[in-house]
Amino acid sequence: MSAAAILDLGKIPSKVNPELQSERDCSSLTPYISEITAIVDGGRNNTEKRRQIERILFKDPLFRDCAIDSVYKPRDEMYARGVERSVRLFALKEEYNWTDEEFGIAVYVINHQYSLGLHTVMFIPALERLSTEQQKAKWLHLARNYQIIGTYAQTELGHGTNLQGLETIATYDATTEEFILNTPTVTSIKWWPGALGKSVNYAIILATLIIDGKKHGMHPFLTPLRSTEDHKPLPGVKVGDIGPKLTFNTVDNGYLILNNVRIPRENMLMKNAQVSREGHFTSRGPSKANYSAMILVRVTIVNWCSVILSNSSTITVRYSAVRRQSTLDSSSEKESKILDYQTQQYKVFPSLATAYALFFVSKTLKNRYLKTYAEIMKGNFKNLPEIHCQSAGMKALSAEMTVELLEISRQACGGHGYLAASALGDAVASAKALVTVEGENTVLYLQVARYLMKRFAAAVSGERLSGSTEYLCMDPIKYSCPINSPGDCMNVSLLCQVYRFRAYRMISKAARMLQRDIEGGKKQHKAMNDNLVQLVRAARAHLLYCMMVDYKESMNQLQISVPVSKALNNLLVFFTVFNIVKNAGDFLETESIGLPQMEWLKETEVKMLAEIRPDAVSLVDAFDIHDNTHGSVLGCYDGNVYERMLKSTQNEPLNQCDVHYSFHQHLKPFLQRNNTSKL
Ligand SMILES: CCCCCCCCCCC/C=C/C(=O)SCCNC(=O)CCNC(=O)[C@H](O)C(C)(C)COP(=O)(O)OP(=O)(O)OC[C@H]1O[C@@H](n2cnc3c(N)ncnc32)[C@H](O)[C@@H]1OP(=O)(O)O
Ligand SMILES: Cc1cc2nc3c(=O)[nH]c(=O)nc-3n(C[C@H](O)[C@H](O)[C@H](O)COP(=O)(O)OP(=O)(O)OC[C@H]3O[C@@H](n4cnc5c(N)ncnc54)[C@H](O)[C@@H]3O)c2cc1C
Repeated sequence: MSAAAILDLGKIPSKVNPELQSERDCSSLTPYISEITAIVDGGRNNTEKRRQIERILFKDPLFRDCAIDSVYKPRDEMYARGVERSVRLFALKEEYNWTDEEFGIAVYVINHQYSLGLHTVMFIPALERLSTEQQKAKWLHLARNYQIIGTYAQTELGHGTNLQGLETIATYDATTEEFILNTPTVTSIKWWPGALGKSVNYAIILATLIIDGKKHGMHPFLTPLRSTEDHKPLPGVKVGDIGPKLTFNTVDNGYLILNNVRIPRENMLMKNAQVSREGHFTSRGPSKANYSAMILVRVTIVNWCSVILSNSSTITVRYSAVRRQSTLDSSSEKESKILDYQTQQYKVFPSLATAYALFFVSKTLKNRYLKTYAEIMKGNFKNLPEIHCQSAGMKALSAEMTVELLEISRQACGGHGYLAASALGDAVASAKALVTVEGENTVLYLQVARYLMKRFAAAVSGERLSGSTEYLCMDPIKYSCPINSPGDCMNVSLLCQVYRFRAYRMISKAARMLQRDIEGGKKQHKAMNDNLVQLVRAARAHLLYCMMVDYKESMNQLQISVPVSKALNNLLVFFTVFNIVKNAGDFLETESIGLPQMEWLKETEVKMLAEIRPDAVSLVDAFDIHDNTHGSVLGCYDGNVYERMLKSTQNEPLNQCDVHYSFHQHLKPFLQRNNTSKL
């Protein structure tokens, strides 16, 4: 770049950075990128549809800088802009007649930077799942047409995890045929629901139902909170924002205090349980049927994780192909690309491989969920425990992986990864929320462990199992490690057997430890608590095995060209081997593999880094993520990293004048205190 151009901070070269261009020129995968993009989008038509949505959104300045502009704005403005974006997004949905799926694409395109997400993510799905047909006819179109805006208000100050412990109460008054809602204690105050603070006028409030002094468990109550005339809180309602968070500050997560708020009997969402005019309580289906909206969101989070990692690996791979630092070969005149260092590949490729893995895994999980949901809608709850276990567990495992890998990606960009303009810091902080929302990860792993203990006991008593736990019927004596040569480490089917045995061993160990403690005289709850750590380990091992199987089988179903198959298979092998090496202790301790196999696997792992290297840029290009979506100066398609960094300094409010007012107010009087102006 010339000195003159350096002074013109607004200039971004019109050409792609030759460093990135050479990557694209040299990758044999480049001609096949659109084939992979079509897989990720679910077909070439969908790719075109997404690009059309991008064109619509990004011709509007309101959305163009959405991924990054919040950095420079005070909270108040961020919220206002988030509401403006929400309203524009809803209007565009109507204008272009977008389906729910297309609306979902639009939300991805703007990287979730809007305020009223809870209305779509939870309020409408909860209405669909918890209402009777009559209630749906009354409320759903109002919500879908944005005549009412709502949220899902379950968590309280004192309880998020333990739903039996929720203290908000809905007491039935048969004389007026109303429920009276109260948050009678400090700990019962609703706390966290998205868009509650300032935006919504309705909420589905999860409260303990009381009739004639008797408790009937947690139920959903559709409750108006603000006037539809002037948006003021209705009588008995106190509501506000809970304050700034690590990220998501466009969203007004709120608190809610209810003091004798009366709602008509018809506003209890009665699909799963009914209260008659006279106050007679009946229920149908399992007691946890009211937890169903959470299952859907957990399934969705697995897909979000894949999207987050696609964004971050786009940034880190492109940046690593542009950045040069030190040199591998002292005779070379040029410094080396950091992407050529094996250690850099080891930081960057796990994210890339996991982005693809979670894409395939989330697709399978979604299909499994839709199948089970259809059965449940017909009154068949047989597969509910299995889908609860799968959705809760996959949410926990993918959120855990995502946070870990994202932070490594951020570090892989060195100092520049610490700049807000890299967008990686915000991505890490946002992903951290996914570990907690929709069920705290440890708690969800323990739900999986509870299911596994039951299934293991059933297997031991001779029951034939199906679904994800079918393998618990295995005879461990018959296992011998299937990896007999270094070449076997590339065989994912063999590696899946290794994962399966490790899971079996860890589950049986947890079961044995529990049994030992109970037989030793410990009470059930004490025995459980004394083994929670092993139970979580067992759950993780099971989920990782399930993930491998779903990934492998999903890949097997693809009809793809040879180069694409080779590139995607490299990622599959790397992901499978990487997660064994990462958990080496468990695999060795359970004797799923021996020391020689571990040596071979470690060699295979680094060999795969070299296999992936030539196609790394093509593999992230294939995600086809718009520069405005990831919003990172480091990760744009043209690779003009340094020019974009310089340009981004123009957005900094401190740079709007040469001499800041604080100089006159503070620094100047201080410097001149001894009359040094003559120096
Ligand atoms: C690209 C960037 C994207 C970023 C975008 C970010 C946007 C963020 C939006 C986030 C929105 C967040 C919303 C929320 O967080 S809403 C609140 C969510 N809250 C929770 O998830 C609460 C977690 N707690 C629970 O789910 C349960 O309390 C728990 C499972 C922990 C235990 O339940 P309970 O207290 O009732 O325990 P029990 O021991 O009595 O019951 C256990 C039995 O119940 C079965 N069970 C549990 N849950 C379910 C379910 N959902 N479906 C079916 N069955 C369930 C369980 O299997 C046990 O059965 P058994 O008794 O037969 O063993
Ligand atoms: C960004 C964000 C958005 C949210 N949006 C909403 C929303 O829209 N609506 C809504 O209702 N809620 C919302 N929530 C709340 C969220 O669902 C809860 O925070 C979550 O369910 C965890 O509950 P908790 O905060 O009570 O954590 P806690 O349960 O208090 O967890 C604290 C610690 O205790 C441990 N722990 C708790 N119980 C057990 C147990 N039984 N066994 C072992 N360990 C245990 C956990 O593992 C954790 O380490 C949101 C939260 C966040 C961060």
